Amino acid sequence: MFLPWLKIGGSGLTAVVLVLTASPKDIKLFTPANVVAITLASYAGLELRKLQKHYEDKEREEDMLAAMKDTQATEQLQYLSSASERKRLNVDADKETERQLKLLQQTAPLFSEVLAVTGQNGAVSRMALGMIQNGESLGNVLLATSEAEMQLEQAKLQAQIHHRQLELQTQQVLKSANTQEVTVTNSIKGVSDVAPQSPKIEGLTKAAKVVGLQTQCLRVDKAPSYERLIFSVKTEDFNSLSKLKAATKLSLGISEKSDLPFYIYAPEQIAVEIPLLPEDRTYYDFPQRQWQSGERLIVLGQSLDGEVVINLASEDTPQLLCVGTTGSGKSNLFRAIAYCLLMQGARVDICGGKVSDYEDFAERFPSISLNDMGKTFEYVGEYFLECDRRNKMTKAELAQESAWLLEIDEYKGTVPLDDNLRKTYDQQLCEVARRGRGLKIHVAIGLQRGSKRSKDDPQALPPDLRDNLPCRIAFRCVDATSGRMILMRRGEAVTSLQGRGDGIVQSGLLDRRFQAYRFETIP
Ligand SMILES: Nc1ncnc2c1ncn2[C@@H]1O[C@H](COP(=O)(O)OP(=O)(O)OP(=O)(O)O)[C@@H](O)[C@H]1O
Repeated sequence: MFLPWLKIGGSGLTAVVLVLTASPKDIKLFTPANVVAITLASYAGLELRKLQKHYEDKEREEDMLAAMKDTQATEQLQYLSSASERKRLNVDADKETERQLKLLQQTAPLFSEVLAVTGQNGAVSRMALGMIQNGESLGNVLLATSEAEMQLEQAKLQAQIHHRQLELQTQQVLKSANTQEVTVTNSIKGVSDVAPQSPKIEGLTKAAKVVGLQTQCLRVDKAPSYERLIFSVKTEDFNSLSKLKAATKLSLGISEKSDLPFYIYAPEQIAVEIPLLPEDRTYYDFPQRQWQSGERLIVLGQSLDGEVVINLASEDTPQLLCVGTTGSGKSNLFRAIAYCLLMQGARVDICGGKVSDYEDFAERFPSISLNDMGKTFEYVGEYFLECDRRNKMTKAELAQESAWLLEIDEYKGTVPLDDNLRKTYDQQLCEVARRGRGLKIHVAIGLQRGSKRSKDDPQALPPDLRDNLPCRIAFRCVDATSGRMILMRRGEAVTSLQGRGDGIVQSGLLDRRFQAYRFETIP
């Protein structure tokens, strides 16, 4: 900056000197000296103007830089303050979760205990608690709870109707026998209706005495794999019911690990399902029946209320999830399911499990395919594309299509270990289950045990797939966790099942214990 100032100063000074020293008398020098002085002064003026511009630019630049710095600082400040706000919110949320967990831990046993003994909806609340503890979403818990409550109400209503019918029948019998009219109440009369010498009844009565309860056996229903004892219980102390269950298990010699289904049957009546000895059980062979082409019925077996049939065309039972330990009767049921669908004209693809179980099917049914477990991925892909194809059809066109059923037994073994393949497999299978229900495309998935998908168990069933398999069938499982994962209510009951086709089916309002039909040879 020094040089411009030097130039300006030099030229200005020279101009002044020239003006002052040029004498007007010496005209020859005076005029050129003044011209040079004016030129130098103009030059100094121009330089001064340039310098002024330079300083103005510099000042503007500094202003701009200062403004930019200010904006950046404001942005950084905003960012920092929102980051600290987020952190604060996260810390608050963590604290809230921790508080809720603590509360749940403290209240869960109490909650379970209290609800178990407060009578009519103890089982429902226990189920809800079990689901919450298993990480089920609150929405699902509420749905399942309301469903279970509806069922309970229905059961109570049915029981009341049944009881009323019994009263009427007894009155009629007594009238016709010309004897004095008596009413069947929940009194000692009930005991005389059933075999008093039954060790099961004696066991339960003894257990009731031990916990200080008065009970009378009102009825015994014989199911294929268990006996259902209906007892009257009158108590103000509901705590005694859980004690009665524990005492009954002891007196009947039922191990700690097995559940003894014990539930409210009607007001002041409880039902107990006591397993039959293997030699006392009733097995049924798969029956001969007339099939209608185009229907999608699956005939499961026999229950206390008669034959149990599910319809894949129904909203509640389009896709199946079945769990059962080895020997429980899962493969037998899967054979029966394949047979039912084939007899109604469906295409059936068997993947996973023991394909050799279906050798006899291949000769009889051209629309069955038997595949190695490794091929499941390909079949899921084909079903996925078929869903796409059918999705574009009109109702009339869809009606012409035959039903498809993909059976994946031993599901775990079919899940790819490679992360990318597994992602595709999960996504496609879930889509098939979700969209297939309206497109006559069905899946039946079999598991040895129910476990949660996690990093340690990447081949377990993902929750979104499970949610899209609404019809649940459970056979005997060694631990209650599997039951709770699969069944929507009374999951513990799986440990009370006796194996060899003794099962529970649940879907929508359907909740039935049944004995599956034995499927040894194709009928
Ligand atoms: N509904 C049934 N009625 C009578 N017996 C049955 C029934 N289901 C299965 N069984 C018998 O129980 C045994 C085991 O059946 P199944 O093979 O179906 O069990 P699983 O659960 O598939 O076991 P695995 O995984 O070892 O094959 C067989 O001997 C079979 O005959």
